[in-house]
Amino acid sequence: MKAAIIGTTGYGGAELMRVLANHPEFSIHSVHTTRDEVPVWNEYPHLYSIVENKLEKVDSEAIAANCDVVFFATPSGVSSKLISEFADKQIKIVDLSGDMRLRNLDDYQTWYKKQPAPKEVVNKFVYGLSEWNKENIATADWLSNPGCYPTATLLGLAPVIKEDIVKPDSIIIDAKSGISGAGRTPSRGTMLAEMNENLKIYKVNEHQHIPEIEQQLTDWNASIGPVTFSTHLLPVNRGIMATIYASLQKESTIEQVHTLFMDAYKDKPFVRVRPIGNFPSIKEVSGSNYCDIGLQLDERTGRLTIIATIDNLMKGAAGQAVQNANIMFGIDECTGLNFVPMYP
Ligand SMILES: NC(=O)C1=CN([C@@H]2O[C@H](COP(=O)(O)OP(=O)(O)OC[C@H]3O[C@@H](n4cnc5c(N)ncnc54)[C@H](OP(=O)(O)O)[C@@H]3O)[C@@H](O)[C@H]2O)C=CC1
Ligand SMILES: CC(=O)N[C@@H](CCC(=O)OP(=O)(O)O)C(=O)O
Repeated sequence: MKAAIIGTTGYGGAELMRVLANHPEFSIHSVHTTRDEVPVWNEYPHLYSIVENKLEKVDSEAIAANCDVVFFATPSGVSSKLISEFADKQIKIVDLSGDMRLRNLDDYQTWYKKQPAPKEVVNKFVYGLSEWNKENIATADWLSNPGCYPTATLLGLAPVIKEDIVKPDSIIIDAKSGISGAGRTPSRGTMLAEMNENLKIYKVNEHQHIPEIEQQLTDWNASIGPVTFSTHLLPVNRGIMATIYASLQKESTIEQVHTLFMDAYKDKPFVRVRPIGNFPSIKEVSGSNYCDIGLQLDERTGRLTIIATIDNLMKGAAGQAVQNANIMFGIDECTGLNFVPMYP
C-alpha cells in the first residue's frame, strides 16, 4: 500500500516517516507541506538515504490517484479545510490533528478557537482509540486519531469507567508531556533556557483535550461528570505520564482492581499492565507504541491512582495512526510497530 503524508516537516510527520520506512506493507509514496522541491532529509538528516522523497505541495488529485492512504500530520485548522478536496476520492484518511475528534462543533469552536469542519464531514470520521474501537476502525474510510494526552488518559481510565467502579465526579488527571508534544514550530515557551531544569503548568482548565476526554468517557458511561485535567511541560524530548486519581464507589482491594485491568487488556498487545507495586516511567515506553499502566489504591482515602505512560509521538500520534491504518487495511495491528522501547 502507498501512503502520502501531509505535514512531514513537523515532529508527527517525521515520526510517521520513521515508522513507515520500516513497515513491510506501507511504502512512503509522497511527502507534503506548504513548501516543495526540498529533499525531506534536508529537514531531517537522520532520514538521509532512508527517505529519498522531495517535499511536494498538496495536490489532492495526484495524492488520491497514487496512494491508498493519506496521513494528515498538520496543525489544527488545516485538515478541516483540505479534507473536502478528498471527499469524492477513493483514498483512506488518517487525521492526527484535533479537527475531526469532537462531534459537538461548538466544543471545537470553544476549545480550539477555530472554525470547525462541516458537521457532515466530522460525522464521517471514526474516533481511533485503537484498543477500544477496533470494530468501527476496521470499516472506517476516514479516521480521526486521538490526541496524545487523551490516549494516555483514556487507556488508563477505560476499565474503571466501563465497569462503573469509580465515583463519576471524582476524576482528576494530572498529566505531563515532553516538549516534542508542542511541535517543531519555535516558541519562547519551549526554548532550552525556558525549559531546561524547569517544569511548567500550562493551559490550566483550558486545555483543548478536555472535551475529547469527556466525550469518550461519557460515551462509555453517561454518568461521568466533568473531569479536572492539568497539563505540564517536562524538560525532556518525548513522553507523557498521566497520573489519574479517582475515588472508588465501593470498597475493593488492589488485587481486584488489578485483575480488572489485566482482563481488560489481556488481548491488547500495546497495553502493558504492570504487576502490583510496579510503576511505569516515560523512558520505559520511549520510541515504542506501548502504553504502560501502573495501579495503586490508597486504603485510607479510598482513592485509586492510575499511572499511564506513552511516547507522545508514538502511541500518542504516529504509532497509533499506523496501528489504526493497519486495522483499516485488515492487517495485523502490530505490523511495523514492534519497536522495543529505547533505554536509557
Ligand atoms: N507532537 C505530538 O506529540 C502530537 C501531535 N499531534 C497533532 O499532530 C499534528 C502535527 O503535530 P506536530 O508534528 O507536532 O506539528 P508541527 O508544528 O511540528 O508540524 C506541522 C506540520 O504541518 C505542516 N503544515 C502546516 N500547515 C500546512 C498546510 N496548510 N498544508 C500542508 N502542510 C502544512 C508544517 O509544514 P510547513 O510549515 O513546512 O509547511 C509541518 O510539517 C497536530 O495537529 C498536532 O496537534 C497529535 C498528537 C501528538
Ligand atoms: C506539550 C504540548 O504542548 N502539547 C500540545 C499537544 C497538542 C496536540 O496534540 O494538539 P491536538 O491533539 O489538539 O491537535 C498541547 O498541550 O497543546
